[in-house]
Amino acid sequence: MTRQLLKAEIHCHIEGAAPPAVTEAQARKYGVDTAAFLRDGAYQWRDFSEFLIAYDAVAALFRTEEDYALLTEAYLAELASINTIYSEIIVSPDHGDRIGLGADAYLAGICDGIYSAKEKTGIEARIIVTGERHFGPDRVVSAAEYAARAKNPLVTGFNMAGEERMGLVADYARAFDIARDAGLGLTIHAGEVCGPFSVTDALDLVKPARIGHGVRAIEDEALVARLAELGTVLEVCPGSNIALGVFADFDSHPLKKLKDAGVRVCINSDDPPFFGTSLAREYEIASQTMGMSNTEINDMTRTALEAAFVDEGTKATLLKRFDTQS
Ligand SMILES: Nc1ncnc2[nH]cnc12
Ligand SMILES: [Zn+2]
Repeated sequence: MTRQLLKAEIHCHIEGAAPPAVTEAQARKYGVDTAAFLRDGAYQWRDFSEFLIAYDAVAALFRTEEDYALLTEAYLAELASINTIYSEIIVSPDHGDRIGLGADAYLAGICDGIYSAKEKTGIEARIIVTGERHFGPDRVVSAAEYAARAKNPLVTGFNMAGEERMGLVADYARAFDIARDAGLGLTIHAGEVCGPFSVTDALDLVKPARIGHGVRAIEDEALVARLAELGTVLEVCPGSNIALGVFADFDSHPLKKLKDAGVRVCINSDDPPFFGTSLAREYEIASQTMGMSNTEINDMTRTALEAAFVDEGTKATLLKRFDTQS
């Protein structure tokens, strides 16, 4: 039973958090036929490539600053209602650009949503700007430059998501250099669709504090030891991994094995309605299906807070609250 536990999440994509009913309402508002990616109240995709296509189609239905403010506030309110005290939202300025809203208005809407949610529920949240790998190295560099010059106090990290099988990490390394120089925290999707080599490449070329997923590192014992030694945090998203077929079932999911091997791991929902999940469900899966104790689960929440891309003062406040109330 994890309902009462304090929670934190550091890996959720904003468009990936859009409930199907909200997306349907957006489609009606803009006169768009959703049959190709949303039917009978569920997102439609069969594999990772189709998932990315559906994701981009959903993103194209959020078209105004207010659309993004409402989406962000609603997601954070849901997190707050299950005792989540901290959230990092992954956002992609490219998606704002692609629908003609523009990156500034896109980001402003998301910030409005964060401020409203904070005022109403107390939840603390920050933004991780992401480049989408399948949009190509130039766009990922542009996303990093955008994040660097935004000088927005809520933008604290940089990520790369999207089609992991496209190109090499080396093609995208410059984007991470730009983000690092701007003082942003670094995380990168790796070891999700591709094998351990992608995690090794990420460690060698990006030197991130955290890795999105990283779970296929389990295929290489020496790499697991390296992650444990480095203290790299893996933002693990079990429900996403099972839905996308990265592992056959929760019994073969390596979350507990990684943790037991000394790798710093935490629990996240990634794109919850796409994968039939929620942060609440991910915590329940760790507890009920994977048999992890509340102490182990609290360890993972504390890891998420320790690894948060947030100023030291806010981090200390969050950790104090967590340690006193958990
Ligand atoms: N699980 C995932 N992997 C890569 N890119 C994504 N964008 C949204 N969700 C993603
Ligand atoms: Zn992700």
